[in-house]
Amino acid sequence: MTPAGSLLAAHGLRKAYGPTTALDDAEFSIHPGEVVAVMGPSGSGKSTLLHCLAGIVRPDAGEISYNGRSLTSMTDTGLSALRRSEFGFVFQFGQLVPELTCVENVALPLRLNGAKRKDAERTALSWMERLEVDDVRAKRPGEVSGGQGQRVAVARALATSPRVVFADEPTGALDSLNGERVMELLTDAARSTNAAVVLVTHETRVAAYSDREIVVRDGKSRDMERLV
Ligand SMILES: Nc1ncnc2c1ncn2[C@@H]1O[C@H](COP(=O)(O)OP(=O)(O)OP(=O)(O)O)[C@@H](O)[C@H]1O
Repeated sequence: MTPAGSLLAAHGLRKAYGPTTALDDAEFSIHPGEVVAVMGPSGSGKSTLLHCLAGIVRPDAGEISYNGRSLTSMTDTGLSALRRSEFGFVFQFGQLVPELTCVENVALPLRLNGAKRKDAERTALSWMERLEVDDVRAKRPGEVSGGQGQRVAVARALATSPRVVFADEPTGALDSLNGERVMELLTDAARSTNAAVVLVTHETRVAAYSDREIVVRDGKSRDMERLV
């Protein structure tokens, strides 16, 4: 059931939290280098879908395949290794480590993957230059603006050269100018490295940066192209 050439695909996903159905027969697929926006009203299941696709939440039923492997039958250890090496994450509030400088934050996933400090910080800095935040390298997250912090978070997500970047409302806490700049930099960087981006947003202005839109309603997801 995996669409031909897709990197990450889900079929028949169901997830309930007690009496609340978050996902109800959701479908998803994304190709390498593709940016897909997951849209829909509040509470429709967008974040739950992203968390299942990223191997953070296990669905109650359904199948998820990543690069020919079944995510749903992987152990927790396998999933966390996969997340560390192949996936990058950007959340609404950057979630940077407050005690570390910005460059140390960007270098952190590389260090966790075994890179030496100097090498990790060199790579981190080159990503910070690309995201136009190298000037805040020595500052701590509490000392930078929201837009700068979010760009540092994008640099951190891309530093390990992930094959999929999961972005959950990455511009939700930013004004529209800063939000557009973050989206521009995120999608340019992802396209240049052929990383796929799963972008959860409820803003059409943000979804405009995607190649394709999927709408989630009451836990069911549908490709926009098939709706119109
Ligand atoms: N950990 C949880 N425990 C209980 N219920 C949850 C949990 N996570 C999500 N839900 C419920 O599942 C449904 C889908 O939530 P989800 O966060 O996926 O929606 P969303 O579309 O991302 O919403 P929003 O746009 O407001 O962030 C909602 O009814 C929510 O209250």
